[in-house]
Amino acid sequence: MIYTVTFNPSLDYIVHLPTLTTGTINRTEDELVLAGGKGINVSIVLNNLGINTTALGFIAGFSGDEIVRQLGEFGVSEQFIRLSTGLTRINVKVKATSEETEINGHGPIISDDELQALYTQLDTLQDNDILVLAGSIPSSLPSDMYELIMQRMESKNIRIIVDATKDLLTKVLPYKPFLIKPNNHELSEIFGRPLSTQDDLVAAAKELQIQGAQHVLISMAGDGAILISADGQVFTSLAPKGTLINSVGAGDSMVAGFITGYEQSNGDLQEALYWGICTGSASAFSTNLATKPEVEVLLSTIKK
Ligand SMILES: Nc1ncnc2c1ncn2[C@@H]1O[C@H](COP(=O)(O)OP(=O)(O)O)[C@@H](O)[C@H]1O
Ligand SMILES: O=P(O)(O)OC[C@H]1O[C@](O)(COP(=O)(O)O)[C@@H](O)[C@@H]1O
Repeated sequence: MIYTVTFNPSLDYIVHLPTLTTGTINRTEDELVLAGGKGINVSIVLNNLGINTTALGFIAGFSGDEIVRQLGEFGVSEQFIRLSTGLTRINVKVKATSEETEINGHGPIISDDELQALYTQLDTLQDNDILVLAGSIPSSLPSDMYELIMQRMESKNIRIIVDATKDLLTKVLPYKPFLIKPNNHELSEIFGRPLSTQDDLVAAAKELQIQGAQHVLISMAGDGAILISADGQVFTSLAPKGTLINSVGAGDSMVAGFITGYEQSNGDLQEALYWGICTGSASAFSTNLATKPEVEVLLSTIKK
């Protein structure tokens, strides 16, 4: 079974407008309210690609209810823990013609008992399960949260995928995550210097592998991605061409596509990379997250 954990789900309020001007009233051209948060997006896309998952994490308030409702419509299984107070955040994504601005909330308070309830769920995972730990942690929790979970899972043969930034990511490396997926900007942020060439990015990924990461998938938005495998091979692919419509969730879609390609091909990493890229791009080229037919169209063009 594949489990995703989203500590900090969100309702994504995505608006388009020609230009964003601060200090005045802006009017939108259109608006969308979509269930989001990184693990949830991974679950939605895996479900679209025909793979069942269970979405775990914490929800609260009316925004949490709406996420549960949307997941129900998709047919995604969830076992969220409902927080006794607070509100699942509403993240604002302003898509103007020339630039994108995002405001991500810090999320509700999670109590010790509520955290314990998640641990109880995680303790039921079994050998050969896949666990996706993705996204930020509400500010009430320590930044070694993912590390604590991986420590707890250490005695089991579970492949753990981590999509997180800064300390949340670097602290899990000694626990040998199966896959990490930083984007090129997040990688530069970790190393505190610009990483502008492919050689720079590969060298940085190899540093993370020395610290324990297995496969490192570096996404580069419209420029595609680089995969540095656990045994040091480098695979690259450009992204397919298309019209950018909504890049929210492109990275999460890439993680879902990678898992799908990897599982379907019995671990062929080039195939997994193609699936990852085409699933990310299929989400970027559509209003909603990628569907299987959209991914298949892109796969047929990228492999030519
Ligand atoms: N503008 C784009 N054009 C084509 N593909 C894109 C675009 N933006 C994202 N993608 C696809 O989605 C993947 C992940 O996007 P990226 O923006 O790097 O991730 P994140 O959302 O984690 O920052 C890319 O590797 C690419 O395949
Ligand atoms: O947990 P974080 O890092 O604040 O990110 C949450 C946001 O990331 C998303 O999951 C999208 O992520 P990507 O665009 O990186 O795939 C949104 O749905 C959500 O608003």
